[in-house]
Amino acid sequence: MSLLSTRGLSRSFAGLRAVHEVDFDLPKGEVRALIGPNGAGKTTFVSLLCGRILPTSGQVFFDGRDISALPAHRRIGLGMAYTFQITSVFSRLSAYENVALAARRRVHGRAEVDRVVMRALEQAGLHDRPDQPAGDLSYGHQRLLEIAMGLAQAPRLLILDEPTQGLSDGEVAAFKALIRGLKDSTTILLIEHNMSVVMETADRVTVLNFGEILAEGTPAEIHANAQVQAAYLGTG
Ligand SMILES: Nc1ncnc2c1ncn2[C@@H]1O[C@H](COP(=O)(O)OP(=O)(O)OP(=O)(O)O)[C@@H](O)[C@H]1O
Repeated sequence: MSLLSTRGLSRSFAGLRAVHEVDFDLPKGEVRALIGPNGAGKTTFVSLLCGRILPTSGQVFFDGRDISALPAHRRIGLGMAYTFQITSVFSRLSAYENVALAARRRVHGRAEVDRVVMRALEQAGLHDRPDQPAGDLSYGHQRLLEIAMGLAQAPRLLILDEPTQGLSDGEVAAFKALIRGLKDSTTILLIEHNMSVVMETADRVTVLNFGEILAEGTPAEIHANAQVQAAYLGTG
């Protein structure tokens, strides 16, 4: 069964169809990459999923429930976690405290919070620097810290918007390993421009173009798809 679905999901900005009539299904346990040329509507689409913006028309379903009208914090409460392109860590707080803020939304008591925080830091590869102020971490490590903050919420769905943008090669490798390690426990929707990340982590790929789904398939199928290649080259 799908953990997340949309039906006829649309959002316009002053007549521009940023997302248009999208029917989307993400089965439980899948890692799905969402790709598409600049301006294709990817960020708008995930903003609609998260409730950061409301649709012009259409519905979003989470675990079979229509959540189209739920505010963002209620969706988080149902088990959706997301990180966006802009880092949102508190730079003066330690890595540990940033993750603890997220963990305390779900668990209580010092020992339990500590267990959840250390596990999330470990998964993100940051367990050797819990006391470092987040603002002193490299940009790549701040992005990984945000993912740790998402993981501390034990999300049923983790949405990551361009998580590897600005990361070094070594950090991208760490990110790929992180996603592979999460595969059995979390459903993941990943907006990603780095094709090696898509090819190595995604079970399936959805391609958006001009706000509509252009293609869906395995990474190999998408890689070989002539329409997708044309969309990226702008010759379609
Ligand atoms: N708040 C807004 N007001 C007006 N237009 C918007 C707004 N948000 C997005 N758009 C427009 O909607 C279209 C889709 O934008 P969106 O950011 O969702 O694309 P994207 O696929 O995430 O692009 P990128 O890969 O560059 O991040 C673009 O034409 C964009 O200019």
